[in-house]
Amino acid sequence: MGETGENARSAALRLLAGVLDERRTMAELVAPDGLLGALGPGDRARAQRLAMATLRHLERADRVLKPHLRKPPPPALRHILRLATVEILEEGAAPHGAVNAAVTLARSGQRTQAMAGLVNAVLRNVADTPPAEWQAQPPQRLPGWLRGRLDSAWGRAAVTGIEAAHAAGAPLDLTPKDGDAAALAGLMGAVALPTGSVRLATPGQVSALPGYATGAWWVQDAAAALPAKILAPRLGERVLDLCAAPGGKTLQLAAAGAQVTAVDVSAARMARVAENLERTGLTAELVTADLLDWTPPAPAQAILLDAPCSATGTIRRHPDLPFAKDAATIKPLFAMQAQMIDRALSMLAPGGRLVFCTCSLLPEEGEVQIEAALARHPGIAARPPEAPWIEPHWRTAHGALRLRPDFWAERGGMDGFYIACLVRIG
Ligand SMILES: C[S@@+](CC[C@H](N)C(=O)[O-])C[C@H]1O[C@@H](n2cnc3c(N)ncnc32)[C@H](O)[C@@H]1O
Repeated sequence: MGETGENARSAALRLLAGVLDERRTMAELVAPDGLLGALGPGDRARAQRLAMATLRHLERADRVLKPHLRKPPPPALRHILRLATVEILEEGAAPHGAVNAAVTLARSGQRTQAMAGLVNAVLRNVADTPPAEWQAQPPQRLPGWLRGRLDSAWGRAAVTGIEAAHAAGAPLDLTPKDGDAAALAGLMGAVALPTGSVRLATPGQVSALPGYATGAWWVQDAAAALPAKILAPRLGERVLDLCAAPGGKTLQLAAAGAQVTAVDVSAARMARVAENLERTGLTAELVTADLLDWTPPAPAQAILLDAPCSATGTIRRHPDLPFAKDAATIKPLFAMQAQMIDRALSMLAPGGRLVFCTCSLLPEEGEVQIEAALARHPGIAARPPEAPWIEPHWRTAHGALRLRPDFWAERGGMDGFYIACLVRIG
């Protein structure tokens, strides 16, 4: 594997420790000023992939390691063993190389150098694990705080399905700029989904895919593409895209011919919206502002509010989230979402529509928010989304959509989302 492999592995180890010991998210750790700063693009990608795979299968790795350890190893050693176990049994790395690399990693760490022999012995045993035994390991469970909430909301069978979806990871979904999913799927040898996204089973490097440079598509989970489709802007219609960055939905609205004003509080994230617009040749007005303080020049007929949330619907893409967040870290978001809904409704013209969405699996960030908003605002009503691709079991009792990672299991799943459409009567 050479120098490159060693660099990527030790970076993956730092990422694992950052998530598991310091409870930081992968997004924070891989930021430009973060842990991977000195690595080249190949090593960065490999380090992230390895760390993500290890987090996705952590419990399974621990179960395989347990019989080979007399006592629980200290965290630094445990992470080396977990990383190599997942590399060998899940990623299919050659055992000899992965074991040697783990021994080298142990030797280079102050707290682990005395245990390099143990690493060697344990991993040689791990490498003998029959593939069927690894495959038969149940998927990683969600942490208790989240599992309990999802169990009460959606039931045990759903939780089992969601955990299986998390273990399977996520395919790469693209949104075609011209809306022609069949043509793009044909070009890529991919699948056109009924909702208009294009799904690639074996993604590879995104920037090397045909059409990237010309901005013919952008990466966006199939479920994440639905709120803008439900808002369905008319040609030339003025649309407010609130909480817009990094801009997946802005691009959809602009590509549909709307006159979009995209608002986001983060200047750094807004810079990504600008980059995405430039690559795709689309236009939107960009406003960097806190939407709770900002007022549009005139009330709008169409508003999309993609509020900040726990992102618990995206765990299959971000397996670090259950380790980095907990109930206390996400609770303050609930009140903020309610404030944002009220603020967005204050910008809505009579007869106008607001699509509210979150990439969350928690009713507190979806069903509960909209039920409470309808009670607070007598002039507002729910309008059930209508589209030929909406499956009956996606609909909630209040006429919204509840999407879960265990839906479309035969197609490769979807991110979890809640999507509701509200209208101002009159
Ligand atoms: C779920 S993300 C939006 C994703 C985006 N709509 C897309 O499709 O690419 C939530 C966004 O809300 C922004 N945000 C958080 N608080 C905000 C506020 N008070 N005002 C405006 N934007 C805010 C964050 O910066 C973040 O970019």
